Amino acid sequence: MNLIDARGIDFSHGGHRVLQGVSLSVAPGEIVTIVGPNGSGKSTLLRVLIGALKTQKGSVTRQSGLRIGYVPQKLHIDPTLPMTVERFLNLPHAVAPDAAAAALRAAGVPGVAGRQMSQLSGGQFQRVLLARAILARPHILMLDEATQGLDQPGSAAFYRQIEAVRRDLGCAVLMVSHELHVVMSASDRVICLNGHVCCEGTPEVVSAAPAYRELFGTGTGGALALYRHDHDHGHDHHHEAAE
Ligand SMILES: Nc1ncnc2c1ncn2[C@@H]1O[C@H](COP(=O)(O)OP(=O)(O)OP(=O)(O)O)[C@@H](O)[C@H]1O
Repeated sequence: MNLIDARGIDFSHGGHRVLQGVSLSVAPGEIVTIVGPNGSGKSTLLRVLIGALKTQKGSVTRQSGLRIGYVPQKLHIDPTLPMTVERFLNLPHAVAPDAAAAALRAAGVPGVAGRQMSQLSGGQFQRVLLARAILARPHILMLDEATQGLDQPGSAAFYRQIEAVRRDLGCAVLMVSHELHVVMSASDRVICLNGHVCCEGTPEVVSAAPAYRELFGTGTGGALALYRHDHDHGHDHHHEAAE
């Protein structure tokens, strides 16, 4: 039984079609990564899956009682507003101090509870967001570009933390990332999105798939090619990794 099943999702922002015929599912405990160029609909898809956006066509089925821990792409907190980490973790619901401390430990930032949010490093801030997601005791963690702004060692460390959290909680992980070389190896399954699902499968299968190579190139150059991508991928044909 899958935690989430999405079938044939279409979504437009205004008149602009962002997702077309997207299907994906996540099973308990697996790590699934969505990769795709800027503007390919990754954040939109996550927001459809959590129910923040309503799909215009297709269906999203969540296992009944499913708890989702969501780590957003960015969260702006007014730096002039004093707010300790502990206070932040108590929004919007109060949590027991030991639950907050346990979540911070699991997220790899024990001992920051008394610090000001505005004084955390980028990596610590993301881990506090992760701690907040952990407090939901999620069946699935969803992370949207959670390592944006972190340097490469910082993001590699963050992904190792995610794997540790997955082991501890036994939850599934669905994440969006640009860092193909880092996330590919950590994922059970990779979905390459460009408005539609271009290809999907194990990291080995996807990185060898023609549609993936067309989008990202190969090797380390591939990660860079991501930022320069300007190929308007056709939506009237699907490349399947299995072909
Ligand atoms: N609230 C919105 N209103 C109008 N258009 C939007 C909105 N949010 C996103 N879009 C547009 O939808 C498209 C997909 O955006 P989305 O953020 O889902 O892509 P993404 O793959 O997550 O991109 P990135 O890698 O740059 O974060 C983009 O063209 C974007 O401009």
